[in-house]
Amino acid sequence: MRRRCLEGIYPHDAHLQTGDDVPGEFETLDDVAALLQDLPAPDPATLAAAEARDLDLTKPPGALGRLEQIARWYCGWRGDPRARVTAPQVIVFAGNHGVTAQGVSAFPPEVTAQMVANFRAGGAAVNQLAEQFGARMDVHALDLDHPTADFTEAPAMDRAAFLAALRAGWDAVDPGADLLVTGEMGIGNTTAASAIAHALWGGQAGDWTGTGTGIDATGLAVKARVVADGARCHAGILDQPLEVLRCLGGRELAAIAGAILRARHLRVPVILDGFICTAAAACLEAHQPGALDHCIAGHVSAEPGHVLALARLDKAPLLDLGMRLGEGSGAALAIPIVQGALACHSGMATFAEAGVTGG
Ligand SMILES: O=C(O)c1ccc[n+]([C@@H]2O[C@H](COP(=O)([O-])O)[C@@H](O)[C@H]2O)c1
Ligand SMILES: Cc1cc2nc[nH]c2cc1C
Repeated sequence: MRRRCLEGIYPHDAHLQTGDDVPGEFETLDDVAALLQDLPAPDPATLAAAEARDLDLTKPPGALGRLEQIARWYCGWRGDPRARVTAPQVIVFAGNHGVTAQGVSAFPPEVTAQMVANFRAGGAAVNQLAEQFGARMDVHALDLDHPTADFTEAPAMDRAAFLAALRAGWDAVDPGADLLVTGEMGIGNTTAASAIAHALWGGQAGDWTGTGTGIDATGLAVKARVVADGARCHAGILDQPLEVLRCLGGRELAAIAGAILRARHLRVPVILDGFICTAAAACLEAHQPGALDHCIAGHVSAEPGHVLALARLDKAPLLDLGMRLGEGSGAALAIPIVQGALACHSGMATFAEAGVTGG
């Protein structure tokens, strides 16, 4: 499978990969399913070496708490028992949503393109965080002039659009990155995320529906009805997670899934962001259990469905700061936590090296 040029589909993309030697390229949705069935695992020898090293470091065993598990997990994926994070990448994918016609957001859809301009000019929150933590940041606007279809009436994306968005995400990952943050921007996309969560995990539509950018109580009731309508309209595919992503998601959510899958094949660990990012990622896990083993939850957002989604995925968030911004901001804030975990694990002296008596 060789890559196709997507420049004609996403003319604003400036960071497409151009190499022909990328492993596991895909052309069809069957190829995507095959890539999901053939996932690399962490290296067991490296995991064992990292664990042995951790037990030898100048600290009481377990004293660095979760940092120790993060370091071992990261080393296992990188195949290096003394790995460090030196090349993090933040990618923001943007898409527009037909479902905004139903009045489900506090902001108008033109804000998506305006915020893309803001990301490109360096003025958004995530720009500051990426710069602060030494991350490369890329922005991919996905066909903003063609919003997805209103998912209460039709599949959000046809198969070609879905595949193109998955590919955009796949192609956006820098093979030289050693940690990935996938962020998004899309007015209306908390409604898409709620619809996906409701489809994957059931319950009442209202359980998964929150105020997003800040809609009022009347808007929230409309939004819950829209989420329920989405499940009714697509009742025939709710047990097919990739179809759930296509029919209820959006281009930026599909791109996030494509990027997370690519990162897995490159053995690049991923920090998940908020509710939208998690809903997109959850479609991979629902299709293939274990597909998110290379992912860690950067934070739990204030959107009420997020804490429920992370519990379903058995992922404990690193941060809980009441954020609900998206654009990768919560995950970007977790970059220095992962960097700190690896700095300790890979830089500390052992008891023997430091001449410290063990317990
Ligand atoms: O990441 C989150 O959990 C999150 C929660 C609420 C809102 N957002 C952001 O707000 C936008 C979607 O909100 P809305 O109300 O238009 O659906 C979108 O650009 C997201 O990045 C993000
Ligand atoms: C201004 C604004 C910035 C955002 N960043 C991510 N989602 C957003 C939504 C709005 C409305």
